[in-house]
Amino acid sequence: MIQAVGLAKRFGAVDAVTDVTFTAAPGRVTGLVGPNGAGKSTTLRMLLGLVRPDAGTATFDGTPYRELRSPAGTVGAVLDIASAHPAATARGHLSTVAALAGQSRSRVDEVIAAVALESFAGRRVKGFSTGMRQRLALATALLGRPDVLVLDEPSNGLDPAGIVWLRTFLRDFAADGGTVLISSHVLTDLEHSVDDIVLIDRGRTAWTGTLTAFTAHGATLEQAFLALTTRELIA
Ligand SMILES: Nc1ncnc2c1ncn2[C@@H]1O[C@H](COP(=O)(O)OP(=O)(O)OP(=O)(O)O)[C@@H](O)[C@H]1O
Repeated sequence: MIQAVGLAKRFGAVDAVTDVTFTAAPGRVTGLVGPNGAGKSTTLRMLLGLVRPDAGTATFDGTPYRELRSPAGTVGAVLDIASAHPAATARGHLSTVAALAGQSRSRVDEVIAAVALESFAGRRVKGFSTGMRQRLALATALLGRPDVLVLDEPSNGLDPAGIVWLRTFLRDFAADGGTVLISSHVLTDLEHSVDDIVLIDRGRTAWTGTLTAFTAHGATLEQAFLALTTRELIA
């Protein structure tokens, strides 16, 4: 389980995150939603030990990311899809990362198949579309057989078929007992893929609960989002 308690982070004069508390449970897909600039990416970066919180804790089954015995075997994260060398092929990139992490060559083929990247695997990354880069980034995150996936805006650049594919992939990952935390400001993407919602507004957790409870605040996820963020603004 992912647990964030009282997270806060200030960059100079900007309070990026002031008070974020939530859990993301195994077997469920949790959507981290909120308006632009609400603090979603900063929250994910604190979870992954990339940004040091000014206050609060972020843990995976009670352990901070930086103290995990096997980080790649615990958490697969995609925050940035531009990490592969442009001249490398997808298979070459995955083989390099796998070799550095002491993983077998057969695992490279498994993750290529898992993200349906077979037909692009021999092509150089510099010619990849955003959707192909998303799949490669996800494949890289899966190399260590993590139980937890943390993905920042994973449907960015995916075509409709890619979005349906990703949704099915994440649902299957959770059905196998995995924990999935995805951030997005494209609410319609999440409507069919998440079980739970964590709404962040202006650096604070504004609402947490099931998707069903969330949509009770409006006919659609979008209406519920607007109703809840407006209420926060009024308060
Ligand atoms: N390294 C940084 N230095 C200064 N300010 C930052 C930094 N990172 C984030 N911020 C600021 O913190 C606030 C929250 O940003 P963050 O990227 O976490 O929001 P977000 O919810 O992910 O937004 P979006 O949906 O637009 O991606 C914003 O005002 C942003 O400008």
